[in-house]
Amino acid sequence: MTTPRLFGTPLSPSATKVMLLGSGELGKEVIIALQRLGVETIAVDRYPNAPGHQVAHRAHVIDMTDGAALSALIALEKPDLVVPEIEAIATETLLALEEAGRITCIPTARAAMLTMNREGIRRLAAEELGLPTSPYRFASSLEELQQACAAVGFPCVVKPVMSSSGKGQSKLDGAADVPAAWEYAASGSRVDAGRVIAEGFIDFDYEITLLTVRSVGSDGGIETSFCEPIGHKQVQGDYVESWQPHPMSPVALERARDIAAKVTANLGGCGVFGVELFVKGDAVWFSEVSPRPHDTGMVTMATQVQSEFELHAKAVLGLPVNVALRAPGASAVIYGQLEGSGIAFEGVAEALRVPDTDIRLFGKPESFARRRMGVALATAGDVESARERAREAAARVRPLPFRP
Ligand SMILES: Nc1ncnc2c1ncn2[C@@H]1O[C@H](COP(=O)(O)OP(=O)(O)OP(=O)(O)O)[C@@H](O)[C@H]1O
Ligand SMILES: NCC(=O)N[C@@H]1O[C@H](COP(=O)([O-])[O-])[C@@H](O)[C@H]1O
Ligand SMILES: [Mg+2]
Repeated sequence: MTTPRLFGTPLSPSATKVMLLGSGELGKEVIIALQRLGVETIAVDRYPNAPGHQVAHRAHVIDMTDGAALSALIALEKPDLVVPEIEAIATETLLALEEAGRITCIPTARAAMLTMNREGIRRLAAEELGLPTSPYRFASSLEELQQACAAVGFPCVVKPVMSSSGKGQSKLDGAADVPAAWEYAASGSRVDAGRVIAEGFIDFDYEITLLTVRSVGSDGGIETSFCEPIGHKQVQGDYVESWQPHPMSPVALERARDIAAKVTANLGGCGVFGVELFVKGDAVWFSEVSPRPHDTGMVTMATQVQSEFELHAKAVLGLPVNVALRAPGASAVIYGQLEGSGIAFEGVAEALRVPDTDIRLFGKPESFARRRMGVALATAGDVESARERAREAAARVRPLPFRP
């Protein structure tokens, strides 16, 4: 892996250039962190005026699943680093460009490729690395899905192999639910509508994201650091609240770190990884991993000395990182709640009157009921109080149609 040693001046021949593939709320914050280090930033997304487009030096709109379009844009911009921010990218193109020595992909093109498809990362984790996971089967037709669900048992969870934020995901209580789950998965898949995973339902006590950072240490070798565990609540497969730190037994924490260390070491490269784990007592199951900052990790903008976005920016540039917690805190999602473009938000001032809170409005040009449009952040002496504050602040922000 090569990381730029020299830091140049943006918009000049010496610039250190970083291209984000995907420029939603997570990419926007990575871009801001990179800009603070004097990096020239190029934001790419599938639609104009994405959150990251609004803060980068340059913005491009392309179909990132189109390998030829992606390759042409990379040839035009010649970034020092290519940073995938979403899963749905022509990762085989990234792999070919990386193998040809034409790009450095964060953390690696192979990591982007394996995690884009649930089949890639699940087979790696369970079958190659021997990590504990839910029982699972893959299916490419309704008949295969019926067999897959019977094999893993009910209740189970069915998801498209390529989707995120719970899109196309459903929980099944019995064989009668299989046809609807198959239809729903096909509609929610971002890329390949033909393949799904059936996972046995894990009756966990709680679930966490263990943000794991691979960065260059003082001896030039790769160091692995762990943030405090982030607890979260999911509704319909999408995160609605997160908090940090989430208490864990010493045994469960050690197992969680061991799983995270193994999977991130295999994926390689430098940067932040969001390792998703289910925990029951001292038992820990690997669920999935994002080779990039994680939505539940937005809480670190309030809780950590360096947010997950600063950590990612620093780690990918080969700089040292600090994963220390500053204060217990929480995040609560602000959904669009209505359909429309160019919507407005009232109640922001009231929200910020909740003690020790802050707000991010992402600036997404289109709203829909379940689109994440913003997040409320809070700190407090303990996580429970922080959760109450974040929920209250989020509830005070009311999306409404704009009428001039
Ligand atoms: N096998 C399972 N057993 C129990 N709960 C599950 C299982 N799989 C998923 N879930 C629940 O659904 C949530 C979303 O699942 P998953 O992370 O696989 O979806 P996703 O679409 O990749 O979401 P994201 O992109 O936000 O991470 C999990 O965080 C968990 O709450
Ligand atoms: N769980 C993954 C995740 O949260 N990804 C974040 O959501 C954006 C897409 O939002 P959109 O669907 O509203 O365009 C992505 O660009 C990324 O920032
Ligand atoms: Mg997930």
